[in-house]
Amino acid sequence: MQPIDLAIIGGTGLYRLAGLESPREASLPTPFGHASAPARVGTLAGRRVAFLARHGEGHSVAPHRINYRANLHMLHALGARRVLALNTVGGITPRFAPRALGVPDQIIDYTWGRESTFCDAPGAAVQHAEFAEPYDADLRAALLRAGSDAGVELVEGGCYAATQGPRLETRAEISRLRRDGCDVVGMTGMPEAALARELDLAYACLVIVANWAAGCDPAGRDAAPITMDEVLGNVEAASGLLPALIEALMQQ
Ligand SMILES: CSC[C@H]1O[C@H](OP(=O)(O)O)[C@H](O)[C@@H]1O
Ligand code: HPA
Repeated sequence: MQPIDLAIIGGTGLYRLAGLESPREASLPTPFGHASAPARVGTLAGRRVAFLARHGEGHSVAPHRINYRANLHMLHALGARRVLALNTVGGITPRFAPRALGVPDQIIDYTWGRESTFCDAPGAAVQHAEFAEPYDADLRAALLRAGSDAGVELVEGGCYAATQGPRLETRAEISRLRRDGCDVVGMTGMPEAALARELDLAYACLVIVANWAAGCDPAGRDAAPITMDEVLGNVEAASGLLPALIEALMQQ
């Protein structure tokens, strides 16, 4: 198996990777079932890169139904050892305004009932993965360097709140997340990050802010409700910067 230099997991609004040359479909069965989609493996800046659409290529899988174990197991089996997760989020604190890109360094997990460990596999040893720093320090640093090399502004640090979804949050829920110290909110950051750690994958997250989380818009109670048009429009606008950023990452 030829190694993969980087696997990228795309989220809402990101179902293909711009700039990936000669992509070929690659799919493997896993002991945990099927991944959301086949991976697309190609080259980018001369390096081997795989791309996987977390929700499926037609966004048919809701966040609480994603088979996170199969997605990560398949990428690992295909030869990936580094994973960059792209996560669309709502911004809670002022640094994370719509269209900002950021590299968080912490997570709080509010999800429930998801398959969140590989230890449940028959015969698997119990593992207590070390997770004080949930993201890989080297991959985060490389991403931040890529941002400065490519002239792409990245918000450094911050805490990602992983909520259950698929509904959006109430204002009271977001106030609680803010009090807990969260900066952005999404529905897919966990158990993905913890499963990656169990597989010893170097995993980091790039957030794309799509909207102000409920009640965080400076327009206050006059703010318009969050719509998918707003979310997808902001993801499309912000993701115009991704090809340059990822190319700079692959050139390191
Ligand atoms: C209002 S869109 C919510 C949807 O978008 C995010 O997906 P992803 O993290 O895969 O980019 C969020 O987690 C929800 O799944
Ligand atoms: O406001 C949000 N909340 C949760 N997940 C999200 N993904 C994009 N925006 C949001």
